[in-house]
Amino acid sequence: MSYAVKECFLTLQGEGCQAGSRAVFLRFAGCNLWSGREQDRATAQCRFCDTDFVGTDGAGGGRFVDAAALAAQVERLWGAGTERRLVVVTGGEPMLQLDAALVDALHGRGFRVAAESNGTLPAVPGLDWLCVSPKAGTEVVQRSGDELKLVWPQDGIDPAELEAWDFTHFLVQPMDGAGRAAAVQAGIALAMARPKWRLSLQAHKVVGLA
Ligand SMILES: C[S@@+](CC[C@H](N)C(=O)[O-])C[C@H]1O[C@@H](n2cnc3c(N)ncnc32)[C@H](O)[C@@H]1O
Ligand SMILES: Nc1nc2[nH]cc(C(=O)O)c2c(=O)[nH]1
Ligand code: SF4
Ligand SMILES: [Mg+2]
Repeated sequence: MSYAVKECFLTLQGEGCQAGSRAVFLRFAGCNLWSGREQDRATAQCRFCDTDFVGTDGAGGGRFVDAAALAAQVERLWGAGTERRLVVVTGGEPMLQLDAALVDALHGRGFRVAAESNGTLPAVPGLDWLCVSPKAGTEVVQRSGDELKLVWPQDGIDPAELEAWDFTHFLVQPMDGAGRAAAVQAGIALAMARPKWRLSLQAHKVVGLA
């Protein structure tokens, strides 16, 4: 299978339990909850997205003919070392494209494979780390994984109900955008009220990393 990649770059993971870790980010083009066009945002299923995932024109992006070609791109961006190789597969929605062949090819080059998903599609087997971030009004079928990352506040989501899902870590991440200051206070309030939840700040935005 070929892959449509928006961008691929080396940075530090900014979010969740692995924040601060060196990682290659592999951002697939396309999402099932929003077209990515601003004129469609108000009517999309997910309306707060902070990411451009349209097309294949970003740094390190393009169309890759097969899993081997894309894994080679990830390895090239990581560079020489073989220690603690980590790739974070995101998007857009990665489960539209991420498949066993690509997971195997990345494993073959010594990478731990992490993914960030909205949970509306089943996760591909074999991941080393799965982050699911539920969106209000959508049917989340992937209710197990390593971390559940709730962008907050979101009308129509009850954190108490999410606590029954099968995740090791529960993160609350303030929604970036016009209401960011209030969202940070709401995130703090949730983590203070419910000890299962930890605050995830988007550290890459604070320090100016991609
Ligand atoms: C751009 S999404 C791509 C992966 C996948 N589509 C998803 O939604 O999980 C990556 C992460 O950014 C989060 N995110 C998107 N927009 C955000 C915003 N405005 N503020 C905080 N987090 C946001 C998502 O919830 C998700 O955890
Ligand atoms: N540094 C950095 N960390 C991230 N963690 C999740 C991201 C994403 O867009 O999926 C992201 C991102 O875009 N950049
Ligand atoms: S599901 Fe993820 S990629 Fe899709 S619009 Fe929402 S935050 Fe953006
Ligand atoms: Mg991002």
